[in-house]
Amino acid sequence: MEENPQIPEEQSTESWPRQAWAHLESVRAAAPLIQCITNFVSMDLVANVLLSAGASPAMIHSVEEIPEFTPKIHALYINVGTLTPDWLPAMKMAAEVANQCNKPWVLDPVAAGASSFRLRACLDLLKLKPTVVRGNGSEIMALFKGSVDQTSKGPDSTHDSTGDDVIGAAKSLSRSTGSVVAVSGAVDIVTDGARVVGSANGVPMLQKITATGCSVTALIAAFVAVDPSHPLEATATALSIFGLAGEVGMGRARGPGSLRAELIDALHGLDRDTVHRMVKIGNV
Ligand SMILES: Nc1ncnc2c1ncn2[C@@H]1O[C@H](COP(=O)(O)OP(=O)(O)O)[C@@H](O)[C@H]1O
Ligand SMILES: Cc1ncsc1CCOP(=O)(O)O
Ligand SMILES: [Mg+2]
Repeated sequence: MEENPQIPEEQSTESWPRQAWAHLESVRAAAPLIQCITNFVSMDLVANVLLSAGASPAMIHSVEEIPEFTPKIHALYINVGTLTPDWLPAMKMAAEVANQCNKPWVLDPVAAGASSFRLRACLDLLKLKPTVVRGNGSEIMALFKGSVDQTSKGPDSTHDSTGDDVIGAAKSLSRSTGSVVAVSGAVDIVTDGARVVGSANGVPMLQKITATGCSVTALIAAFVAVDPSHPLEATATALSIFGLAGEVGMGRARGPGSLRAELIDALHGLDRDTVHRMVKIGNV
């Protein structure tokens, strides 16, 4: 893949299903290299989701390797799911190197409101200007409020992504950080502080597979890698394509275990006709 693969400017005005297909095709054609500094629970699913979408994942997180490796990547993915103090310097170093090299980077603030250590770490990472932040409703609310969530259920959400409070928090967080902010849920919300779009693809059983949230954030990184000048569009189409793979996979699954495998197969096999017919993205 060349240094900075870009979707041609004119595609940004195409309809959402066409943009979704263009992004997926670009990922398949370009195989962007995605550096993932992610939690232990998610490493396997994140790598397999990226591979089935056509990207190349690399779980490389040591401070000894980042100065040499991060300049070669096409996007960086940072996820704080199993954070300990020894991981934070690598996350910050990788984000700084990505910024210096003009590479997009994406943050997943897993369970941001669960503890003050985790919240502080996420707020510090936000200062390093991620291109996109994707969390569930509770995670985005915790970042917006900047306070620990006394009712936190850890990585799971207790907030609806489409509540006025959550959409307002996402817009405000986007304006204060300069990052595109995405909130996953029954309808995924994506905002750049001015525009708000929603993706209605997905099935509720995705919540019953650990690391589907982590994986869709990694997919956002792959989509942003091939269209770095349109992070809102790339984020919305990544969320929709992942949800659509869940819908197709659900047709063949018997429960969360088989959905996990069917999701990977469906993402790998998605064709243009299915994407054009079934992508559901619109203004909110
Ligand atoms: N009620 C739902 N209906 C359909 N899809 C959903 C629903 N809730 C979550 N999803 C999808 O599941 C995936 C993971 O989202 P979510 O469970 O919110 O993330 P997290 O694991 O970070 O809490 C996303 O693709 C999202 O669109
Ligand atoms: C269960 C768990 N605990 C710490 S990280 C993690 C995985 C969370 O994955 P997701 O946020 O995608 O559900
Ligand atoms: Mg989850």
